[in-house]
Amino acid sequence: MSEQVTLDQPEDTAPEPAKDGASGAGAGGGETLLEVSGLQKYFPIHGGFIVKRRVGDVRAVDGVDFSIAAGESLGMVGESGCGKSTTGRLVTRLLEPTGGKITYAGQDITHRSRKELAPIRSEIQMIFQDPYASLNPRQTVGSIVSAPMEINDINPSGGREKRVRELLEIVGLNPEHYNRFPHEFSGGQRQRIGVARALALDPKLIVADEPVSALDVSIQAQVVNLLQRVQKELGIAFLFIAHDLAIVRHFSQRIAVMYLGKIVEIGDRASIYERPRHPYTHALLSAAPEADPDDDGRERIRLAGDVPSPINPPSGCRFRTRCWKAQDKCATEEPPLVQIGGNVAGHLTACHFPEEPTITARKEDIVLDPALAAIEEAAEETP
Ligand SMILES: Nc1ncnc2c1ncn2[C@@H]1O[C@H](COP(=O)(O)OP(=O)(O)OP(=O)(O)O)[C@@H](O)[C@H]1O
Repeated sequence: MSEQVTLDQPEDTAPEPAKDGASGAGAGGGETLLEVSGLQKYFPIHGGFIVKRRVGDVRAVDGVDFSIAAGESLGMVGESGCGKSTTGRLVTRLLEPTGGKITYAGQDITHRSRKELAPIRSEIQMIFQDPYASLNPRQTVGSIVSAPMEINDINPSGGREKRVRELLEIVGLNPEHYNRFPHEFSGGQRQRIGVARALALDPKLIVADEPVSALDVSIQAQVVNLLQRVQKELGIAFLFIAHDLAIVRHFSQRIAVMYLGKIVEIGDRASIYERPRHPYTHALLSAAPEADPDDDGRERIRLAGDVPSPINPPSGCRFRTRCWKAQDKCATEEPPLVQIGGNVAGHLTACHFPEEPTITARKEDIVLDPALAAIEEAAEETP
């Protein structure tokens, strides 16, 4: 999808990764802005016709630890349904956590009420995936972008309209389009309106949930470059959620890889892309468009089969049912997310049998799904 995307070269001007992973997930070198520990979100499942009772839970997020330094961008990747969006919504407190702790700028905000959150509401903003659904079609761009100022009763010097015009200019839109409606803009322009709205209150942290995946490939790079500029020039920290590793690579100083409600690997960009240790990270990287086995000799791993149900996740390591390295221990002992031998400080991996820290080729393809392997074998045998 993203092979046509050309992005500005990533500059390493942002905070360096931490030299220790003491917090359990590695932190950016700067002052910690957001700290998440043991975060859980279980969605109850109710059954029964007459008397509704709780029959189980969707364990969307199941014990997640990470932190984000001021001005740093943490990328969060993983297949659909692994809990990325839920994590983003927990951080912005659009959802109430089931367990764990969220600390923002030194304050515990885990269970704060709407009213109690008011003082920091403006500092944490969200950019949504769908620029069509997230903008009210009946409002002008001016009222959409100024709404956060109105809701929070903020009156910038020079007035709200002047500020909105400035914001439109920052995101690359014509300030004269203040009175236009969303349908008069293209998808990329609408996402720029979403970015302008998120910037209206001078946020310190933006959670961007798949901000470009609904856009045309040709437009994706422009919006990513805009976000990158915003992050660098305005010093805003980002939790950048995407399934596309190529996009995250250019945007994030650190990357967290999620699988079935858990972080399985986290580290600085170079560690994750050049020295990944978790088999799942290897699989995701090999599936990325950049990983052309003919070009760079990378292994090709077909991550076949679906992610198991988060209602009843596999025991021990959750990836074991799709992992080519799984052994008995993986079913009985959950591997902790720690700095394993060979990893640099801050690069943490949750695996009993990690891969070599390399992305060079294996001798043969790995097929993760035994059923698929059997089908392929049968096909080969059939003349
Ligand atoms: N309100 C809800 N009620 C019940 N289950 C939910 C709810 N929201 C999310 N889930 C479930 O939680 C799990 C994680 O969903 P989530 O949207 O966080 O994943 P994701 O990694 O962001 O995937 P995607 O990229 O498809 O959005 C999924 O199994 C999803 O079906």
